[in-house]
Amino acid sequence: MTRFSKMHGLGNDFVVIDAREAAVAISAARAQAIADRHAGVGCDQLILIEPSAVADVKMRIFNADGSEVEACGNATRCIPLFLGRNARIETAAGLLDARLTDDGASVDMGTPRFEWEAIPLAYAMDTLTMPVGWEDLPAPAAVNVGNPHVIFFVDDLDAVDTARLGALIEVDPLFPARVNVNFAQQVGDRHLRLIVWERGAGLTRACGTGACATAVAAIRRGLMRGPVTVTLPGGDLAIDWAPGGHIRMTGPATHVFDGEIDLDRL
Ligand SMILES: N[C@@H](CCC[C@H](N)C(=O)O)C(=O)O
Repeated sequence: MTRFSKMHGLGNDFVVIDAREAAVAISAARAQAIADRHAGVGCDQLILIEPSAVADVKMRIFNADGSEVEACGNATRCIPLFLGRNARIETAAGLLDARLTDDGASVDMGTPRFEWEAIPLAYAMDTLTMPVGWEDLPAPAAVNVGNPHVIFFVDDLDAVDTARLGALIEVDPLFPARVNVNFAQQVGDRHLRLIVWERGAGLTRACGTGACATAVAAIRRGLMRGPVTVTLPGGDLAIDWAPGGHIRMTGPATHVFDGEIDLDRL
């Protein structure tokens, strides 16, 4: 039997498996089976904690569809709670420092990258064929915070069919590695509402990296200055960033229960 913890950050939920003492083999099919909300434990992401030669732990992230990805902001806040102490975490996106707060953690998420902004820019300049189904959306911003995000700033978030457009845009040929799709509305001087269609998981109650990417895009467009409150369906995250600097994300993390699973019977 394999022990796991069920955790979440603002309702973005995780099955966390500690593989520091004994290796746990995770294939795409096994990750999918664990994430299945009917036949498995159920989660948006499976998180595997492994030993690290360069940090306190290494974190591997598998989306509910089984794809292994580089970054997960909400899970990064859960790790210090899981360990019971501040931690330096090795990820495929780099080393992240996470420190415990009263209700969760505060994480240095590193520096954003903008090198593939050329893609949406080309779209904005009409140098590409308008992708089918995107007609009603404004030109997006693109920000990589370890994983890839596109961000659409809209006037009325409630009027956007986030499920239809998110599913369409995630797999648009513009994004060969697929993409996380963020729909944001500015609701104050330093306040955004955000709904995220996550690559490999669909609509989630919260996406930490999506909140980081969206706040960065809003600051870069001159819409606001940090710190920014990002209100997601699951609650609020505080994101601070200034051009040239590191992103700091602060918000809750929750341990729900522990369990055991027979991985061979999934
Ligand atoms: N929920 C996460 C993001 C998880 C990975 C993402 N779906 C991807 O494929 O890049 C977060 O809190 O950041």
